[in-house]
Amino acid sequence: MRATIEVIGLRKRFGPTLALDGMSFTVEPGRVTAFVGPNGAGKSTTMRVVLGLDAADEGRALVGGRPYRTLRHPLRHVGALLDAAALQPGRTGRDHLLWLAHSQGLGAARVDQVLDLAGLGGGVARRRAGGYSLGMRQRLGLAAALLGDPAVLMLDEPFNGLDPEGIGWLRELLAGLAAEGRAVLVSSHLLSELQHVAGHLVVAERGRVVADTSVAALLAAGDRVTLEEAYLRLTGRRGDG
Ligand SMILES: Nc1ncnc2c1ncn2[C@@H]1O[C@H](COP(=O)(O)OP(=O)(O)OP(=O)(O)O)[C@@H](O)[C@H]1O
Repeated sequence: MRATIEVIGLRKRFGPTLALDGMSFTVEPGRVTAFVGPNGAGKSTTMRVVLGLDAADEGRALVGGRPYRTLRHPLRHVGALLDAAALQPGRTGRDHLLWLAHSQGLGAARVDQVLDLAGLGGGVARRRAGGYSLGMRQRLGLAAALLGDPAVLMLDEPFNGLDPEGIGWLRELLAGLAAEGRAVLVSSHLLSELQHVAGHLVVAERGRVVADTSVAALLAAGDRVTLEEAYLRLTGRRGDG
């Protein structure tokens, strides 16, 4: 399977709100693609449609060339972090992953591997998830995303709640996953964190893509020294003066 996410002309309406209005872009393997845009731009809705959690009114979303729902063991193809709060509070972190692993035909050894990878080895994973801090929940969500060793990763606000050490760890993890040839889509408002790892930038606004560009090319143009500055100009939130 070629590691890609293809978002093709998605339209999605929630009552009076047009959440997606022709959203189209491709996430290529071997790099981190930052998915940014103001609140309500349609980033989370796009990710939910890719994962089959929301149905689009028009358009298609493909993972490795196939609709998500046709993947037999989806976590082995695409790992996603959408809502780190979506945990059963009474279950331990390790049990949560064991349950997921079982559904995908994976064993306990892989669970312990990803717990270590996510910095949740040892006692933390055997505590009830209801008592986890936001940062711990994010790490557990990342461990879940990595469980099936997927070629495609899709992470919504993965830096949320991480402490400075955790942010550095996640940056390295993302860079390593891209270097292994995976397609990595990361939505975040923390542009300064993305600048260190993103090779490509997709900017969404009002349900559609307004910029789809290499980060190096963007930063090389004019005096745009930071991703945040370039983003603010692209979205017209700051003038050129
Ligand atoms: N289940 C829903 N019911 C009604 N409206 C929704 C629903 N989900 C999303 N929306 C609306 O669709 C639009 C796009 O929302 P979405 O969460 O995709 O944006 P976003 O770019 O992820 O925003 P943020 O950066 O704030 O997370 C918003 O106007 C939002 O209020």
